[in-house]
Amino acid sequence: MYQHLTTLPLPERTPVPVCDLVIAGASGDLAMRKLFPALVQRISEGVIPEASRIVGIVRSGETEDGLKDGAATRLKEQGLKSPDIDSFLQRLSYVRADVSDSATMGDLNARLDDPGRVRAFYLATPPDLFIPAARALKGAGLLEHDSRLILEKPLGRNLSSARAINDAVAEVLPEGRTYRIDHYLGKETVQNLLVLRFANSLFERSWSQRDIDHVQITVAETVGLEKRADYYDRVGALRDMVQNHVLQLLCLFAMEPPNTLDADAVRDEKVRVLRALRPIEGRDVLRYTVRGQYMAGSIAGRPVPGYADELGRDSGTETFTALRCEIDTWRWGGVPIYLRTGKRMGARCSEIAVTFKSVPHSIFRDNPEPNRLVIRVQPDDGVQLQFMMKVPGSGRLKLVPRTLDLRYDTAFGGRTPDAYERLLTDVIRGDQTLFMRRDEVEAAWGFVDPIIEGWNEFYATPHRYAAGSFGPSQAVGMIERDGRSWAEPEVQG
Ligand SMILES: NC(=O)C1=CN([C@@H]2O[C@H](COP(=O)(O)OP(=O)(O)OC[C@H]3O[C@@H](n4cnc5c(N)ncnc54)[C@H](OP(=O)(O)O)[C@@H]3O)[C@@H](O)[C@H]2O)C=CC1
Ligand SMILES: O=C1O[C@H](COP(=O)(O)O)[C@@H](O)[C@H](O)[C@H]1O
Repeated sequence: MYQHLTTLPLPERTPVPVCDLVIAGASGDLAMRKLFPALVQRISEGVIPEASRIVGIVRSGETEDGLKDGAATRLKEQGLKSPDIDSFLQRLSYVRADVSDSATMGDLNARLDDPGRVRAFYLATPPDLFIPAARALKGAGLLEHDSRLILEKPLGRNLSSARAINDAVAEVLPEGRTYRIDHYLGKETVQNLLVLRFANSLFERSWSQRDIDHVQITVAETVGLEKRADYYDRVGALRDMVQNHVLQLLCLFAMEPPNTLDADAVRDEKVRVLRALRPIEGRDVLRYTVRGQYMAGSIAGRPVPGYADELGRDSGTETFTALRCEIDTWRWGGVPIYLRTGKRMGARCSEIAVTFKSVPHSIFRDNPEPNRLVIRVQPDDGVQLQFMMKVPGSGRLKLVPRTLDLRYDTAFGGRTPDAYERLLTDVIRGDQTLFMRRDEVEAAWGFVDPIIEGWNEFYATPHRYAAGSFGPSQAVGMIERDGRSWAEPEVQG
C-alpha cells in the first residue's frame, strides 16, 4: 500500500565535515552501548568522512590494543558487522587523561594537531564532572576555534545546580557551541511530530482546546535498574525521564508553529510551553502527581524482582510517576495533559495519545466514540488515527471505531537510524535544533523543582505497583477523577 513511498529519495542534508570527536568516558556504558555503535554505523555508511578521528579519553592503565579489543567485543555483542567495526577501530585511538585536570591533557592536546577540523568534546561522564571538565578543557587550550562541547543529561539535579553548570560552561564557550543532549529529540518519530503538525494543515487546525479533550503522554519501560542502580536511586523517574524526555515530547506536541526550522526558532517555542506549565506546588502534589515504586511481578511471563531487591536495600525513590498538567495559554487552557513514565511496566511503549472532543450532538443510536490520534514513538513507530465507521450491512447504521495505522517501517522500509546517530552528526554539522538550550533546561527544572519540594514535604513514600502493570492504582484514580481513563498501551507477548 505504501510501496510508492519507498522509492522517494531521502532528503539531502549538508555533508558532515571532517572532525575530531573526543569522548570522555570512552570506557563507560553510554559510550559502549550508544555512542560507539552510532559511530560504527555512520562511518560504515560514509556519513562521517574517512579522515575523521575518534579519540577516547580513559583513566585505566590498559593498553590501546586491549581497549580496542574490549570495544570490538562489546560492538559484536550488539550485532554490528566485523568489517564495519574494523573501519571504526581504524579511526579510534585512546589517550589517558583525567578530564577534570588540564595538567593531564598534554597527550590529548598533541593528538588534536589539526585546527582546521571540527572538534567536539563529548562528556559521557558523571554529571558532577561537567564543571571541572569544562574548565579543564578550557585551561588546556582545547576549546579554541570552533570547538563544541556535548553534555549528557541529566544536567544537574535541580534548577540551581543546572544553573551552576550552565554558568560554568558559559564562561568557557558560547551557547552556540554548547550541545545539551536529550536523546529523545534524536528519535525519528519525535522529529516526525514536527512534520505531522506543521506539514499537514489537517491536524494543525484541530490542535487546541477547541477540538482536543485531553492528551496522554506515556513513556513506559520494561527494564529495571540495569547496571545503573547507584545513579538511578539518587535520581528517580521524575528527574531521570520527566525533566527531560517527557517534557520535550510535551513541548513538541504543544508548541506554537515556529516561523522556521532554525534551532532558535524551534527552541523559543518550546521554552514558551515550559514556562506556561501551571506549577504543581505544596499539597497539590497529592492531587496532581503520583509516585510509585515497583514490587516483584512478571513481565511477558517472566518473573522479575522488586526495586528494593534489585537495589539491595529499601529506598524511597520513585520508579514511576504520573502528573496531571495544564498549559496556561489560549491554545491549551482547560486541556488536561497526563504524563506517566515508569520502569518495569507491562510493555515498552512511548506514545502521545490525543483524544478529541466528542461530536456535539449524535444523530445515531450508538454514541460515536471520540476520535483518537496516537503518535507512537517506540516501538512500532508510527501514527494511528481512530475514527468511527458504519458496520457493513447494518441496517440501523451501527457504528464501530476503526484505526488507520501508518507504521514507519511499512511506509519507508529500511533501517531507522538510532537517535545518537542523528545527534552526533548534527553536532559535527553545527546544527543545534535537536539540542536543549540553557533556558529550556532551566525552565524544565523550574517546573520540576516545586514538585520535588512538595514530595519531600508531603509525599515521601511512593505507592507500590506490581512489575508488569502500568503503575499504582492511585494513577488510575487520578485520571478517573476527571472522568477519563488511561489508554492501555499494547502489551507485547
Ligand atoms: N548509560 C546510559 O544509558 C545513559 C547515560 N547517560 C549519562 O551519560 C553519562 C555517562 O553515563 P554512563 O556511561 O552510564 O556512566 P559509566 O559510569 O558507565 O561511565 C562513566 C565514564 O566516565 C569516566 N570518567 C569518570 N571520571 C572521569 C574523569 N575524571 N576523567 C575521565 N573519565 C572519567 C569513567 O572512566 P573510568 O572507567 O576510568 O571510571 C567511565 O568511562 C552520565 O552523565 C549519565 O547520566 C544519559 C543517558 C543514558
Ligand atoms: O535517558 C534515559 O533514557 C532511557 C530510555 O531511553 P530509550 O531510548 O530506551 O527509551 C532510560 O532507560 C534511562 O533510565 C534514562 O536515563
